[in-house]
Amino acid sequence: QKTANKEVLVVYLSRTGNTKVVAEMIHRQVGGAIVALELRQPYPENYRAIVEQVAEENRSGYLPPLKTTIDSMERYAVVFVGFPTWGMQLPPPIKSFLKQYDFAGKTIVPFNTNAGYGIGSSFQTLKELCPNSTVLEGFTMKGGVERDGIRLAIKGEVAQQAERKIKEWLRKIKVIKN
Ligand SMILES: Cc1cc2nc3c(=O)[nH]c(=O)nc-3n(C[C@H](O)[C@H](O)[C@H](O)COP(=O)(O)O)c2cc1C
Repeated sequence: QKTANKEVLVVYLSRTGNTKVVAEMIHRQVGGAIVALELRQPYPENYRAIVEQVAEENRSGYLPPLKTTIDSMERYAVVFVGFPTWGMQLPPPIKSFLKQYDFAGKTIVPFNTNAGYGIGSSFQTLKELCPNSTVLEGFTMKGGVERDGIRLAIKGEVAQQAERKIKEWLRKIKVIKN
């Protein structure tokens, strides 16, 4: 956890590293603290098994308990929240996170990677879970396609392009100046 911009927190969920790469790029630009969300009970390694489990959690509304805790959330004014699209929805652990803390009065900035099908309902659900926050325009890009064996896709040339797009977006939402 760095200290350059003490008011900013970058929180992310990542299984195959794509959202993690984006989180680290954002963090390099904005400073502050960066935290990976981990579950008390990790998801299965097997792709089909996790897809099935997440579908069931989405059906039942189950909120998986987090192992990660954020100490003194009060100190953060801006919270970047990153996640992959799972089943065209906001991943259950992100719902756990958003329900666990009070984000009233804070600025929330979503970011996402997906297999090419987009954000689904994830940004909308995030907004609904933070009714008393200012939610800024989010960032999304294509990441891996684990179904086809493509895990980390944001590397090399793709990563360089991602970094440019991220800077552009951060300038647009006025989080960075140049
Ligand atoms: C359980 C599960 C469900 C997924 N569902 C979708 C989906 O509905 N739409 C989509 O575009 N990608 C889907 N994906 C692919 C991920 O969103 C994509 O690979 C993303 O870049 C992974 O991010 P990560 O490397 O940070 O884990 C799914 C992946 C998993 C593991």
